[in-house]
Amino acid sequence: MTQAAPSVITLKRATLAYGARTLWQDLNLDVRAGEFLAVLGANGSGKTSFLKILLGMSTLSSGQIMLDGVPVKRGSRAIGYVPQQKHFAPDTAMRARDLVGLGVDGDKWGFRLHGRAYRQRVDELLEMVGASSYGKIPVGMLSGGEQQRLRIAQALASNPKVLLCDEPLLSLDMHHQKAVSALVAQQAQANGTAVVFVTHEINPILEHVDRVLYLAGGRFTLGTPEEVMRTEVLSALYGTHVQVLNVEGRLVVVGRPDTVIDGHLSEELLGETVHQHGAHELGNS
Ligand SMILES: Nc1ncnc2c1ncn2[C@@H]1O[C@H](COP(=O)(O)OP(=O)(O)OP(=O)(O)O)[C@@H](O)[C@H]1O
Repeated sequence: MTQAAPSVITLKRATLAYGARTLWQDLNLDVRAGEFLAVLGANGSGKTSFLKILLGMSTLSSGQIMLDGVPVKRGSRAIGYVPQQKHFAPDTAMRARDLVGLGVDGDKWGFRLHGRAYRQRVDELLEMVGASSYGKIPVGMLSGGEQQRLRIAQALASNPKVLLCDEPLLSLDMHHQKAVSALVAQQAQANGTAVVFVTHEINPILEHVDRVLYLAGGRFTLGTPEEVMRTEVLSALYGTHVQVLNVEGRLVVVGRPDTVIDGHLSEELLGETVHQHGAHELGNS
């Protein structure tokens, strides 16, 4: 990703609140073509809500969001979406290539690829994600990692400008986590796709990440992994002392007050400051 790349996602003073509860406020962010943005944070910090805003499924409480220079619209073909990893039931009969084909088919303007062109596009997508050898196998018989490659192929079918991934590594083993992350990063670089990657665990994607948006307790921090994944920065964000350890190249955050009480972060653990102040922001948003 180069600094000169055009901005694909633009948020200006974006705030999302549900009732009295603010998930994040005054978020200014430009995600550029080819950029890989990781969205990290505790349970309930607003990661999925952030994706829903980008998908046009929810609206901001205040502020602006633009996708490729125009307001976000639901169902945009400019967005590819990889949902949370869920295994297909073992008896799911749909073939792998037909699952990918759903992405090729689904043009909202009614344009359809037929016959040979359709088959060629599906073949191309299967090859892109290294799934050619199991295209004709029912998805229910495939491993979690194989299924996830297909979901990525499906999301890439429309050559999207933005790829949104919601915890795509859950329940994958480390080998498959690495493979799926590399695939997404390669797509960002090869096609200039802006990637927004929601995850609990930064380590499998650390080598690919350009910037981190870290959400906690109604606030956020934005910057490169080196800027954000630091003891003093995350302690300021959480409003209590946490420690970022580097254990043989893996980053471990110790002492996070991630306790969730009735769906809300414990204010006792977080301290009062969390809900009162605006964002503490780093980096070049
Ligand atoms: N439509 C809604 N109305 C009211 N509250 C909501 C709504 N959607 C989400 N919330 C609340 O906002 C908070 C953030 O939810 P969200 O799903 O974005 O968190 P998350 O960071 O993705 O969490 P997890 O890591 O557990 O998936 C939660 O407390 C949730 O209950």
